[in-house]
Formats: sequence, structure tokens, C-alpha cells
Amino acid sequence: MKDSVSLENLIIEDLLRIYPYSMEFFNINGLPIDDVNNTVKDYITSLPYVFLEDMGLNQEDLLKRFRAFMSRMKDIGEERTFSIRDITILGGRGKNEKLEEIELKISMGEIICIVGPTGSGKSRLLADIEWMAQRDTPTKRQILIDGSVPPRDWRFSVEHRLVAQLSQNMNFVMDICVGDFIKLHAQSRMIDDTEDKTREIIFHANELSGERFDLNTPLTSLSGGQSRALMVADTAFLSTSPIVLIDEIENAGIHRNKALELLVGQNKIVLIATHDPLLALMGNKRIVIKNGGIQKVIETTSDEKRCLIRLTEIDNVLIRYREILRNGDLLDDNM
Ligand SMILES: Nc1ncnc2c1ncn2[C@@H]1O[C@H](COP(=O)(O)OP(=O)(O)OP(=O)(O)O)[C@@H](O)[C@H]1O
Repeated sequence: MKDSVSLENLIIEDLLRIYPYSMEFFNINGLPIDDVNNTVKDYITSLPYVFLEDMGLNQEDLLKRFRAFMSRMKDIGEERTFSIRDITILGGRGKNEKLEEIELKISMGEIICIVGPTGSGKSRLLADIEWMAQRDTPTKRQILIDGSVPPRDWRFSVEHRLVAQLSQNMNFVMDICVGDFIKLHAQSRMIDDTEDKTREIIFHANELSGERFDLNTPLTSLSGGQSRALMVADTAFLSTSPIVLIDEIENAGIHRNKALELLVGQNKIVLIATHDPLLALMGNKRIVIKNGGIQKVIETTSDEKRCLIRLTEIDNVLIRYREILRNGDLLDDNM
């Protein structure tokens, strides 16, 4: 991509052809394009003063805004094409300093569950992956990407956002409504049909949670479960990160099977820390953590997959009962 200053010297027709997403700049700033044969710079400098005054800008400000927009889009474009083949966890040590003798490679498309008693270190392992630990966290683990040490700046880089994290606690601080939040996120991902995407995400989030919310619900009034449901759907439909980390999704009171189906539908590495047997068996492998260390890695057996079918049937009964009780209805023992 040319630098964003020389882009303003392109005629608008070429700009839109080469960088279709640049249309968004004109849309979000309410700029009508009458003549696509003008350069961007000429177009902006010919805008009537009163028009710009309404926006609280002058021509130089708008040009700066154009440069910043194109430069941000370039960054996101690079992020978008960012993909990996695998990650490797090189063992560190447990809480008792016991060495973890492990080298675990996880490839795209794999679902790995993390099990272990409360406080054993499941979230810590997720944090090591999120942080791309380089022997510099309490566990002294090291994370490799495609077999190599990732460049240091990836750890702090917004562009190389390797990991989408759905953590146990999720609070929104932004004072906007659900629809605007999703729209902003979709725009930053250069999605054209933001309205369709927004509808799709809200539909799926409502499938996962109980009490419905809509476009106009303020983010700050969502319950814990609704926020989680929204973030699951948002991650499933908008995140381009190749690794998804999920911490104890079962505690959110949302439909966890459906949530997982949404999240693992794509070619990603998914790691799930869980206390829930049903989720624990959904992965192709599970990491067992004890006293801060990886004790073993177990491949889910075909017997266990059969158990999973039974567990799912039992779970469906529980979900039905839960819905009945939530609705204030009575259970009867013939159900
Ligand atoms: N190898 C380790 N060395 C030192 N501290 C560790 C190690 N592993 C985990 N810890 C620490 O132990 C504490 C509990 O770990 P963590 O929160 O990951 O447990 P958890 O299994 O996720 O618990 P829960 O199931 O209750 O969510 C944290 O403070 C974490 O930093």
C-alpha cells in the first residue's frame, strides 16, 4: 500500500477501486461524492467551508482524518491476513517448582480442554498463551508460534492480535448501545454489511442467553450472562484471531454447547478451561493441571466420545428443566 499521504493524490475512482473499504471514510463522515475524477485532496479542499464547519473541522483536519483512516485500515488489513499453523507449549514448572516435562504442539482446528481442581492453574495456562510467555511468567513456560519464538513486539501489537479471550469476568465500560458497539467493531474489521452482521450477532447472542436484548439495549445494562453471550457471538462472527481462549464458559448461565458450536465452527485453535465434564470431553485432547503444573495430556478416547453422547442427552434434560423453572412453571415427575 502507498503511504497515506500519497493516497490523497489518487483520483477517487482509483482509490475506491484499489481500496474498496475507503468508501467507509466518505460514509462515516457524511461526505457526498459527486465527481469521482477529483483527487481526494482536491475533493476535500473544495468542500464548502460551511459544510466543514458543521463537522467542527477544517480542510487540513479532514485530510488528517483521511490519512489516519487509511493508515489504520492498512494495519487492520495486515492483521486480517495474519494466520498461524500451530502453537507449542514448552513446559516450565509447577507451584512446587516441579518441572513440567512437556512439549505440546497444538495445530489449527484442534480443540484442547484444560481441566484440574480449583486454583490449580488453568487460567494461568491460558494467560501464558495469551501473553506468549517467554519463561517470564510465574510458570516459566515458553510459547512458540509455528515452532519459533514470536517477535517480541507481537506481544504488545494490536495488529498481531493472535488471541481472542473470553474470560470469566466481562464488564463493559463503554456507554453505548449494543447495536453501535457491534457496528463499530464490524467497521474496524472492514465488514461491508454491518447491519446484517449486527442482526446476526444479536440473534445468536439471544439464542445463547435467556432474557432477550436488542440493538438499543445499553451495554452497561446487560447482565453478566448477556454480556458473555454477546462476546461469544461477537468473537464468533467478527474476530479474526487464530486462537480462541475460553475460561469457564459454563458459569455464565448461557447455552454452553451452542456457544462452543459457534466458536469452533472456524479453523482456529480453541483452548477451554473448564470444570464441566461435557465441555471437557468436547476437545480432542485435554490437559490435566495439578498444583500449577501440566500433569498430563490425554487424548479423548472413543469410549469417552460415547459418554459424551449420553452426557449431552442428560444435559438437554437439565436445560429443559432449567427453562421450566426459570419461567416460573412447575416440574412434574413424568417429565
Ligand atoms: N506454576 C505456577 N507457579 C506459580 N503460581 C502459579 C502457577 N500456576 C498457577 N499459579 C497461580 O495460582 C493461582 C491460581 O491459579 P488459576 O487462577 O490459574 O487457577 P484455576 O485453575 O484457573 O482456578 P479456578 O478453577 O478456580 O478458576 C494464580 O494466582 C496463579 O497465578
